Amino acid sequence: MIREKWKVIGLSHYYTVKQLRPQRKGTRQLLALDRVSFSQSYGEIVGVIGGKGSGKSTLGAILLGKKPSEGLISGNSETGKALVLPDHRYDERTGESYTRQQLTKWGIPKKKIGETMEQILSFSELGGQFGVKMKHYSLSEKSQLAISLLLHVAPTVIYIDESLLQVKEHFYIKVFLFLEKLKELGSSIWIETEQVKRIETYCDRLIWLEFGQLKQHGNVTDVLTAYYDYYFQIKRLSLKEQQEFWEEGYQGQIEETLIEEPPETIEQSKVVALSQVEQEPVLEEPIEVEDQADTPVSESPSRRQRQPTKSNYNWLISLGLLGGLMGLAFFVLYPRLKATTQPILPQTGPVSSINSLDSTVSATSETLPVSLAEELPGTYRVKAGESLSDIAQALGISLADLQKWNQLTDYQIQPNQVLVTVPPIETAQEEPTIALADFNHTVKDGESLATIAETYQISLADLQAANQLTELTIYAGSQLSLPATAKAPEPEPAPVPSKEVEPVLPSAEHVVAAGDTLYSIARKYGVDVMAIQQANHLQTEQLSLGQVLHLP
Ligand SMILES: Nc1ncnc2c1ncn2[C@@H]1O[C@H](COP(=O)(O)OP(=O)(O)OP(=O)(O)O)[C@@H](O)[C@H]1O
Repeated sequence: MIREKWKVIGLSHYYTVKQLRPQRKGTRQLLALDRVSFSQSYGEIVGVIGGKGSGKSTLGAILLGKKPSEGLISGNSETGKALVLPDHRYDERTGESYTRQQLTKWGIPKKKIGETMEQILSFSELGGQFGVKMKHYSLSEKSQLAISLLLHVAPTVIYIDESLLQVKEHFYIKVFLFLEKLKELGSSIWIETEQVKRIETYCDRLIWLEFGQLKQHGNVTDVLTAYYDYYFQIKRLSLKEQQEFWEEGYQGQIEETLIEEPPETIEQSKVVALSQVEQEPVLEEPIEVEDQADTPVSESPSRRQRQPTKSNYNWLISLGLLGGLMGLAFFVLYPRLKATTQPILPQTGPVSSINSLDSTVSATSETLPVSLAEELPGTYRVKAGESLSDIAQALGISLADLQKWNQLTDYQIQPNQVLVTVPPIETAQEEPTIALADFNHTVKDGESLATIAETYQISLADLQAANQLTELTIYAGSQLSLPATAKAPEPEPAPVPSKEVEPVLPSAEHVVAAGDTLYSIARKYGVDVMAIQQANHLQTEQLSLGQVLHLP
């Protein structure tokens, strides 16, 4: 069975920002996310990286259920939760009372609250501080409480922002060991940071945003190589050029609509809808936008037309071309994705209607957002005066098919309605083949070419040929292409909630090899970092090559 995936297609999100010159009539919108598309397996830790204001938190909020301005998303966000530090409103509450209140609010059954609180207290290491008012808490104590609370309600989606960086190192490692357990149970974990170094070892994948656009999504090494290269290039510019670069990028996210007269235009009604989106509580701080602006609007090109102008930025054009190719790939893949993706309309439908883990819903004529449908192949927007049979005839498809693909029970259609004009793709359940997007495999610890070939029911030689491998050595984390004959792996057994992580390789001792860290060793043997430290009387996390560690 194919592992369930998040499917994010053409996600855009606008914020209406202040018009700093009041004499200007019209709206100013900031494109915080610009047609972001990717797919991502459940049960992985994904690092969300990018510069300030690149759209990380906005993406996080949408993954947890915030309604995007445009685009499609399906994911297991029904019990999604973000790491939120208790703010000053809770100053007079003790950590204990706050914890109880949050657990109740999150629907933890009354009879489980006592036990969960015990676990949270023990994990948070707050000790007697738990009963003290939170106005006396340090930032790291608040963070320890908040993260302990979050982990012990085991949401299916966890979004962690930079607040996690407030905790002490040993606690940080402990959090990731716990996240590994939640991952095993299928939780999707998204961790946002601008400090990539701190999280890279823990992530299965990275998603990199800049100026609201998806720069890259994929395995950690690939994304980091491109990321460091990008920042290295920027650092080589003079300070003035760097400022210009960031400013130009930011201005490219601004879209202004100037209004001469105030007639009721479509653009205006869109603005009303978007400003309603603003009022959702997830990201509520309105920002003041610097208007550099004696520049007329026409000189501030919209993001979609923006091109870097300086020769120093030529390398960006190459990245742009790469982005274009990815966009093309998206349109090729879209018809397949469409069959298992439920779209979200900006104006209608609660976000909680996003697909749950196991539901698959076809895009229908009623639910496909018009803005996206206009751009997508395989759809048709009904014009005034057209009948269903006119359209079927014009498109060369049968009336019955058109009805079936759009789940229409009669021939009634409306102007502007968007019809699906291609047959739905069979879902993974019906036909256990591998989706196009899945024709690669990320090598996990302990896997060999032979076991991978067996998993996908292909020959070792075919797997080697598909990857131009002349030898059998492979490394955990690297990506292998799968030949077209690969079959979907057998369904994984449903995860059984267990209190402890199963040890991977039980052994009494471990000889430190190149690249080993306390964390990686602890993870490998399913033991605690601190337990290893204690068993070996280690004061620090320093290890030396060849050192023999006793395993607790
Ligand atoms: N409620 C809002 N109203 C207006 N603009 C907003 C709002 N929230 C975010 N923005 C803007 O949208 C853009 C993306 O913001 P977002 O917080 O998603 O980015 P980020 O990558 O998480 O940034 P940071 O790392 O600085 O938190 C930024 O330019 C930000 O100023």
